[in-house]
Amino acid sequence: MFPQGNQCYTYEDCKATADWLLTQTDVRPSVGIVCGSGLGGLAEMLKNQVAFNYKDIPNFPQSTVHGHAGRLVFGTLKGRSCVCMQGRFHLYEGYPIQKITLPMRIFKLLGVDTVILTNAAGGLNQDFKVGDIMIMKDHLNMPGFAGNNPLAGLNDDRFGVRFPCMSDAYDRELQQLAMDVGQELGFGDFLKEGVYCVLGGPSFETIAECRMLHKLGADAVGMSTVHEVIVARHCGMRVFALSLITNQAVMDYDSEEKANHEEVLQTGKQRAEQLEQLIFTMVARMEHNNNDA
Ligand SMILES: O=P(O)(O)O[C@H]1O[C@H](CO)[C@@H](O)[C@H]1O
Ligand code: HPA
Repeated sequence: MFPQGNQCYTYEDCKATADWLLTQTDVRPSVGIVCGSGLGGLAEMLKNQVAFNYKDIPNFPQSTVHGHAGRLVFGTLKGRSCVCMQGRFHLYEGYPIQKITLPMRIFKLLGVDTVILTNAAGGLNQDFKVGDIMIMKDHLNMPGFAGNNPLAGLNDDRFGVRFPCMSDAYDRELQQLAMDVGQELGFGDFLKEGVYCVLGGPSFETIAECRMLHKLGADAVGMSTVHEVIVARHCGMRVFALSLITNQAVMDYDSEEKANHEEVLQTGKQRAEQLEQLIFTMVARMEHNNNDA
């Protein structure tokens, strides 16, 4: 049903997958959550779970990265219906960019109005420490500069406009809510805000690249999230995103540090509980959106 290669999946293709899911569960989610590397425990917060392995969902891609379980979990969080991706897709897995962002359009067609994305990221900002949680206020889309944008190709107006605005990509009210909730929970010491830069990966950055990204205004670097944000905003969903700073990006030729995925997963484990608490409390307090931004 879905064309392969660098083509957009049609509205009808996305609807077929959404409709299949809607026949399998009574949950009608208004909040969609994406778990970053090592942060899949977020999905375990959901009550009354109905879960699907990605391999059983028609046309869904498969997770290939350690720390991304590959399950779509429906359930409720503080009485609010949610759907949670326990594992996301990345460019470096070899999928076309339209395929890694397909779940955002399926979220939209399931009725989701607010998307919460999480990721593991390397800290470029010298004031950040490993274990800090960074509220994303903006992004730098490096693959996009090279023409690799998930919205490239024919535009279907049923999803959104040809030229969507991105200066308001990250919902300011939700950022404020996160700050307020974080302060209340006593997370003030490790709750930060900043700009996330996406690269293609899978190789980690060189020292020169980290220095350049920092000079360009990035506070954290990773290999995900931004493509999903673009597609989610295109179809009018409200977006909130968090980076867990799992490692310090290496900026100094004298440093003995080496970025590695094991450290990323380890830091995820250590901070998982607070991250879950933050999101759990935010969801409980969120106002509904009209799924029509
Ligand atoms: O962005 P998430 O999915 O959290 O994963 C991050 O962790 C992996 C590197 O350790 C990369 O995939 C990077 O993007
Ligand atoms: O240092 C990093 N660079 C890119 N992606 C990452 N994901 C976690 N840490 C990093």
